[in-house]
Amino acid sequence: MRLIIEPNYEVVSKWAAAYIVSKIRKANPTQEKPFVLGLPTGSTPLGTYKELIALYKAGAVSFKNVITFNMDEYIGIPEDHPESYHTFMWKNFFSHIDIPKENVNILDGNAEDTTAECERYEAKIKAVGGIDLFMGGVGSDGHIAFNEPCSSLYSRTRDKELTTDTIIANSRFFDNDVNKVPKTALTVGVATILDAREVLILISGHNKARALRQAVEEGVNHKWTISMLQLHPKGIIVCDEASCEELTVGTYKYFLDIESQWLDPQKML
Ligand SMILES: N[C@@H]1[C@@H](O)[C@H](O)[C@@H](COP(=O)(O)O)O[C@@H]1O
Repeated sequence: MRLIIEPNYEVVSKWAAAYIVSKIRKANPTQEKPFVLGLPTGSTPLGTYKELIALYKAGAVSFKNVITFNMDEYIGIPEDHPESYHTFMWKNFFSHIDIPKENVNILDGNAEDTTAECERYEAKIKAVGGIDLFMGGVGSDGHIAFNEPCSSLYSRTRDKELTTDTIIANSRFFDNDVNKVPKTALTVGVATILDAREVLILISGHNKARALRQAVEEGVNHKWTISMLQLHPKGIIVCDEASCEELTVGTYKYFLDIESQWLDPQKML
């Protein structure tokens, strides 16, 4: 696992965006051989989306031959609800870039048969050749996508009950009213994420410090589903100083030392 430690959220976002752009460019995608990108919602990736839009506008990248798969979607709120992940993605990213609408994949949280919807999603990922790069965030309890603590580490796309902690955390988007937050969601599984050829996780802020420590310093454990990243051949975490506060000095120094020449996002462009 690589751990890229940046001074603050702004540089974390620049680093993640530059990394994604460099990967898309390197793949030189075509309609026949598109680049497949997995994407998250949440407040953490907002800065990365902003940077990606800026790089697209500057002519550094095109998303014409990029296919995306989002991690998750709430069950039971309309697709055009202001807090649906459909709305989030179009508002914060897709409507500002040149991605064709048919290249965007987001789980349908209103599907009549959610099991069939999840199977369809997994099959579609397979059909396009698998995910090249899956970007994600992490909950303060270490969940990735909506794979809450004690989710199977081999889980695939399915519906999940959200924990009270997650409902409380997400109520900030629903007028701070926990009763308005959906209680269930469709989510890719831990194994769906781990199947990607690369996984890039963004971590920022003091409230994620425990999750970062579990991810990097503790063993693989289903209570912290992020820890499964340790078993991925190409897992990267890019984090800020604030989220490092529970790491040992040794771990912190080790990663700053071995990654010292890769910390400048500009060098990847
Ligand atoms: N399903 C999402 C996750 O994908 C995200 O990583 C997490 C953290 O969100 P934030 O980045 O806002 O802290 O929130 C939700 O639970």
